[in-house]
Formats: sequence, structure tokens, C-alpha cells
Amino acid sequence: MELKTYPDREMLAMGLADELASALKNCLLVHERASFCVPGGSSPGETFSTLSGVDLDWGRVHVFLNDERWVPEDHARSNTALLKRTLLTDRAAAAVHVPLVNDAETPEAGIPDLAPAFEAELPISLLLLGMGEDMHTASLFPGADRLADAMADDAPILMAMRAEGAGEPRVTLTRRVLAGAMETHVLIMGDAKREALERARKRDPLTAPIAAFLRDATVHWAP
Ligand SMILES: O=C1O[C@H](COP(=O)(O)O)[C@@H](O)[C@H](O)[C@H]1O
Repeated sequence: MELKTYPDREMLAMGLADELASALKNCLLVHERASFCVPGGSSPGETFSTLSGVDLDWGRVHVFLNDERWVPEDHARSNTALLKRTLLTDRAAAAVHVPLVNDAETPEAGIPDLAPAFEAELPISLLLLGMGEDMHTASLFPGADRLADAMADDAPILMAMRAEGAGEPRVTLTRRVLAGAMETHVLIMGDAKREALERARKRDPLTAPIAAFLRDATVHWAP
């Protein structure tokens, strides 16, 4: 694991957006397209806004979320809405968005229609993950009902997930899919998450799911 620290959140957004843009450009030099898998939540908005203005061949970039809360797009907690508002705008409006939610009643009912589109996106070219103070990443929550299945080597691409701390039901890419990414970055902010990261490094991924992705990751942190 490499840890990059920034003096403040604005510098983090600029530095991380720059690094992600370089990774996408390098990928597009040798591949027809790049698959770019990104988190939702409260942390990535400023990085996404900065990245959306970068001049690159966005039409060859396929963007999708690590996970989604099973809520409609006009819901305040919709990760899809955040993605559309902050990343898939400006120059990046030309990117191809692979949706992770539909209008089915539950994630279990929606996944069969969503999953086939993800087959063509693997392996993920560039992965950005977030992390909660409880050491969850994507919707791989400690104590979640199907965490062990989602962490297994033979997990499907997408799984439904429910956990006490998660709020609503979720859909998440599974560990093997996320861990297969060619390049991985993690975005965290604040002292509590820095402490959680250090705790997770000593823990089993089944109790600290972010630990499954740290070995080859670059972690970006600001106070
Ligand atoms: O619920 C979620 O939480 C994590 C962390 O979010 P943050 O608000 O603490 O930055 C996020 O990475 C994930 O995509 C999201 O669905």
C-alpha cells in the first residue's frame, strides 16, 4: 500500500483527479476503451468535478459505480445522481455510463437485467474506492447478510447486500471483481478514517472489507 497525504481536501481533489486522468489517458493509449469504477457517498464529489473538466477521449471511457443504494435517482442518497451531477458532466458528459440500478422493487429483482452489461467491462481498468469509518468499501459492510458470499472467489459480478449500518438495501460489485482491477486508488478524508484505515490493515477482510483491496492500492488522504 502507498499512502499519499495532502494538506487539505482541495489539494487532494486536484492531485487525485490529476492521477486518475493520467491513468485513463495511459490506458487509452494501449486499449480501445477504459472501464472506470468509482465510489458514491460524500467524499468523491470535488474530485469528480475536477476530473469532469479534463481533456481526454471520454467517449472511450466506460464509467460505473462500485455500488448503489437501492433508491430512485431523485433520492438524496442516490449514488447515480451524484455521479451524473459531478462526474458525467462538462467534458466527461461524453463518457459511457453503465447503470447499476433500475426500477425493480428490490436489488435481487433488478440484478439479472443489470449484470450482463458488466461482463464486457472486466477487468476494471481503473478503480477508485471510498471507505466508511466502519471499514466498509463499496457495499461490502462488516456484518452484512451476504458478506461472506460477496468476498468469495466464485461470487457473481453483482450481489444484493443488506446491513444494519447501510440504511437501504444495496447492490454491490463483489470482491473478486473489484480486486481484479488493473489499478486501485482509495479516497479517504478526516482523522477517523485514517485511524480506521490503520485498524483495517491488521484485520481480516471479513471484519474489515477494505483490507481486501489495500495491498496494491494507493490511498489518498487529507485531514
Ligand atoms: O455508502 C457508501 O459509503 C462509502 C463511503 O462513503 P463516504 O460518504 O464515507 O465517503 C462509499 O464509498 C460507497 O460508494 C457508498 O455507497
